[in-house]
Amino acid sequence: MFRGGLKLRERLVLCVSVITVLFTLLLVMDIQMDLGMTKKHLVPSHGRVIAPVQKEGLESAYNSFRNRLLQKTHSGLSTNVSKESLPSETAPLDPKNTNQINVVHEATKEMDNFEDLVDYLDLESHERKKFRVDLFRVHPVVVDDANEKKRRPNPSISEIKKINVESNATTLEKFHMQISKHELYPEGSALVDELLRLMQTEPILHVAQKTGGTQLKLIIDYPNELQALFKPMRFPREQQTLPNHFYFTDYERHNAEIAAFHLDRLLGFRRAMPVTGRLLNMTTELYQRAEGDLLSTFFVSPSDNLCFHGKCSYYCDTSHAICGNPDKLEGSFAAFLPSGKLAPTKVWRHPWRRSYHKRRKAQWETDPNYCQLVRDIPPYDEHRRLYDLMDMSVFDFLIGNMDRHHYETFKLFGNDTFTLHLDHGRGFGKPFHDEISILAPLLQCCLIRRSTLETLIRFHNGPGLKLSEAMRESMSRDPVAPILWEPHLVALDRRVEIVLKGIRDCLQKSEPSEDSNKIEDV
Ligand SMILES: Nc1ncnc2c1ncn2[C@@H]1O[C@H](COP(=O)(O)OP(=O)(O)OP(=O)(O)O)[C@@H](O)[C@H]1O
Ligand SMILES: [Mn+2]
Repeated sequence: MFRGGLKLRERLVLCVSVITVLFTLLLVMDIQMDLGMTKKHLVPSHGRVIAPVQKEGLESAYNSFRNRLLQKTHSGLSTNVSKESLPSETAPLDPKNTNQINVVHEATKEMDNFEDLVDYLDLESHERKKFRVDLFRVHPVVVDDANEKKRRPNPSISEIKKINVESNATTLEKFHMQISKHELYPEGSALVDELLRLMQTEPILHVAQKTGGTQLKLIIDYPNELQALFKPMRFPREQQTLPNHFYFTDYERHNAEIAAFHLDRLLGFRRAMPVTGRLLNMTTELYQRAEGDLLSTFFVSPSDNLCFHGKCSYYCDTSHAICGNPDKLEGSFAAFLPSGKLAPTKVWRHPWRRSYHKRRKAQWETDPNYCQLVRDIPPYDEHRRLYDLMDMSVFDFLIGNMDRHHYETFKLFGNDTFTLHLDHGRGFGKPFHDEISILAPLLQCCLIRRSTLETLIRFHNGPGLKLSEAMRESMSRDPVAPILWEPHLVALDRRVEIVLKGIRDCLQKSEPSEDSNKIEDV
């Protein structure tokens, strides 16, 4: 009885084991040979869908890119960016719709390495064109600027003006003379470091108010004709844009000017003048160096601190005074642009300018084909200008600057020249809100420079530091570091990802056009 029972149980166990082994074998065979018995649920959700037949050679890179891109087609974020945030696709932007952003944050939790974009950049230009033709896109999304960069002549101000730069020229003079047609300074410029050092340490000889613009700015004179544009600190770093302030009534933040210079340099644009922070002594470095109109606005506050308010159209009154703490004042110092005599600038109205009216909307906010219009108008119809506006849109989106009403270029370089990045005092105001409408130029035109896209991918994927880390490191050398409140640094990384998702979205869609037979070369 006892023995027989045991045997029966052994037999049962043996049977179950054999069945299990057989079933496992069957499963393994199914997965290996793709017999289709297991259906989708056995494929891990993050696993790649590999195309059944892949041609070798040239075609395989193309197929690999296509597969990856198409895999992303139904990603929540991608659809979200295109359907709700892109004016070119459907509804106009709704600044009140914070849902757009929330969904973005939800969907970004899983690490996305943008392998589809990386694959796309690896394609040969004819493969990229083929993909574009398949999608009925007339214009390329990614413009290859590498060859153009190598070929283009890049004369400096001194070359154009035929000025011989003497060895005893001042640092700012030398800097002005080397400004070139395509950038303010070359990568790794020692002159930039020297300018920053001088603005931080040289004695202040004279202080005057700068006219023009809406908020208080001072012109600082140092020895050797060095000049800087000073914006005072008004608030602690953590102060956010007041919810009822329009972008055009928002206070300027001195630290935003400093951070914007570092970001512009890290992104490889080099279109912003060098800016540093510095602590000033209110009495000896401001009050004793001021004259006339500015001097008459100095007063002593009830808590015995020296204050001033200057004269300007916004926030230049006793209730918005700038006071020492107790006698120290922090501010940003931007190296002065060349004089109007040496290199006058031309001021351009930004095509994606906001309405600057409490109720009115700008044309780009309601016209889904606005970019097609801009593309045909000089100077946006040739050379680098439209690409520069795309870079500016990325730059402003990263810093949250909605105040780009105009921009400037140096007249002596003509139209095929870089756009200056000036006036970033209204950036870095809302670290917990990503203002997608700032990306409207990029999302409506579906256009980005290859070099900019590669830089963003590098800051997102590595190798090297994340954008927030690179910014933290770059700004750590500033005398008034830390420059940014941590949530702003977190926002930078989050926004890089949003730009990349926007580009992915662009690569997947066709383009509204009257003449879809005309396909531009990359
Ligand atoms: N580094 C600089 N050196 C010399 N001039 C400068 C510099 N930066 C800006 N400016 C000039 O100063 C003027 C006003 O600067 P900015 O735009 O920063 O002031 P603003 O008060 O913010 O102006 P607005 O309120 O009109 O936006 C601009 O026309 C610009 O040409
Ligand atoms: Mn401004």
